[in-house]
Amino acid sequence: MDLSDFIHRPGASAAGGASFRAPKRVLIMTAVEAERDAVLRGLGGHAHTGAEVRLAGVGPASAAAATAAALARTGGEYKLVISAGIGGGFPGVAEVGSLVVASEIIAADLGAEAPDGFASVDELGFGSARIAVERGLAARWAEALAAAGLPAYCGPVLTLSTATGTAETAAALRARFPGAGAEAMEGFGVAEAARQFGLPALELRAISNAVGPRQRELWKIGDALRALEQACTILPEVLLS
Ligand SMILES: O=C(O)c1cccc(C(=O)CC[C@H]2O[C@@H](n3cnc4c(=O)[nH]cnc43)[C@H](O)[C@@H]2O)c1
Repeated sequence: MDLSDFIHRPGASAAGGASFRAPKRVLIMTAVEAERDAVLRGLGGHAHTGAEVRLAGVGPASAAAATAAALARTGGEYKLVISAGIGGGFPGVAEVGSLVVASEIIAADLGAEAPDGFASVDELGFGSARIAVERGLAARWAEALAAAGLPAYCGPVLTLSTATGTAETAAALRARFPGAGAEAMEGFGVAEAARQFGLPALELRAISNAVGPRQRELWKIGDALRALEQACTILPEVLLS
């Protein structure tokens, strides 16, 4: 895949010579407006990346529907889909204020509970709870973040319909998904819509809180939104690399 294809050069034209490229765009989905605004501040507007930032709503169902609707409306214009926003970080792996770029997007609660444990849809034979990301691009984004002095981890990001609120659930998730960096509520929905349109996906989470006992008063949303903004300032150069 030629990643420079993601870059939209609005000034380029056929008359400008062989470097002409038709606009090809990146769709970035955030759950809420505060996240969308942070992404837009980081990108400094749309023009130089061709990125479009849209609201997904909260949760995987809304995210999948909103992403699919956006992709259907534009008839093949997008070449990459990114789920971006704040998220919970697994302590010791991704601390508050740091960034997690997904190496894989996993629907952690998609399956069946049983007395002897959890069975994923993969084990049940109903498809897969895991979606691969554009791996090289994810690794390069994490490397570029670290090079810019931003703490960043590249590892699995979990999608859950219910945010974790107890130490027991956090421990169970760690055991089922070793190396998981973060959890959030939209990534799998965004990525599943992208997959059904034949498009690669990425997920970026800026950590606002620890995965574990719910303590909403400790969430550092401002810090996470600033980290999200900084991560998006680097995105254009990552797409070009
Ligand atoms: O109150 C605010 O100002 C505010 C600003 C930006 C975002 C929010 C949200 O509450 C967004 C909800 C969104 O956050 C993700 N999230 C964050 N932490 C977790 C978590 O520990 N487990 C699961 N999801 C988390 C999630 O993707 C939600 O959609 C508020």
